[in-house]
Amino acid sequence: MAAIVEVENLTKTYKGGFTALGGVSLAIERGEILALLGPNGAGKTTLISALCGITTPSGGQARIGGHDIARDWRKARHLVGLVPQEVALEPFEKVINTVRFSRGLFGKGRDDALVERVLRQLSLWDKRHARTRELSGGMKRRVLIAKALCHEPQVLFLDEPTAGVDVELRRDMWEVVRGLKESGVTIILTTHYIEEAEAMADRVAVINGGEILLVEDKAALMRRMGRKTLRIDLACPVTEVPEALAGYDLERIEDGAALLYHYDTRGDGTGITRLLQALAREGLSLRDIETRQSSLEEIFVDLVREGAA
Ligand SMILES: Nc1ncnc2c1ncn2[C@@H]1O[C@H](COP(=O)(O)OP(=O)(O)OP(=O)(O)O)[C@@H](O)[C@H]1O
Repeated sequence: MAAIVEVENLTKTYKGGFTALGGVSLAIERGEILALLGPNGAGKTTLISALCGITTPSGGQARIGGHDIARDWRKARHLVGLVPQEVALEPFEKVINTVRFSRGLFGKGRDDALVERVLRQLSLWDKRHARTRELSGGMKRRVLIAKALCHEPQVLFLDEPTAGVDVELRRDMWEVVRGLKESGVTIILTTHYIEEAEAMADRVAVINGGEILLVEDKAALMRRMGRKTLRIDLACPVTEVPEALAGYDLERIEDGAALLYHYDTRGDGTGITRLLQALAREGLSLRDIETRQSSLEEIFVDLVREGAA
């Protein structure tokens, strides 16, 4: 089955001559959540804006649901919903009207049942008669999502959906996004919160300097790139790592109450057995041991650093 979003060698050079996208190619499958990660200025918003018809690309091609975003822009635009980074709402308008109005902008007739379903899905039904200026920041963001959904798009672009939102609300938002995926919407989100990508994405694309560094299944990426850390809690703290253990590159933490050992799961052996034997030989008793997989954040930082090198 063809991907719902197909991007081929898309470029964007802004008027001043700055190239924000240097030839991006990407295929997004129907029904997936793709997280687009990248540092500030990487080109995430430019890419999304180009796909949503807000910015005109300088070169390359893209199709949404098979419709070329340049030649067939109207059909392509109907298939996408965009939740912009900045919250811009008519302050005195009631929630329900602002959502209805957005549907009208796409030339679609009034559909109260649909608007009700969308508002309920976003837990905004009780607030439907509130003026948007009376809402909390998290609610305003949900109104933006409702506006983006009310013309029944198949692809939803969320540009930093939880920027500046507190941890609890962020988790609520993740639930909302998962619910949208279950209802069949394909989701592309940009985020600076890597734990957000870790929690939600099926695949992760990393962009830096207008180039896609990789696109990969999140779980596979974490398995492939991930390193593990063994945390060793000692029965008695050590003031320094014993000389005999120097070859293990151990990190002493919490005033010597614990040691960290980083190892690569891709290698032949982890070295854990030898390390534990060496600890015993040194007379160090262990209180507890624990392993931890490196996070997507660590992988991301490594990738962007390598890409910039
Ligand atoms: N209208 C414009 N004119 C000129 N340069 C622009 C314009 N819009 C964006 N840029 C530049 O293009 C680059 C990419 O910007 P973009 O907003 O796409 O990045 P981003 O990855 O979304 O960043 P952030 O995470 O900070 O939102 C930046 O260097 C930015 O300054």
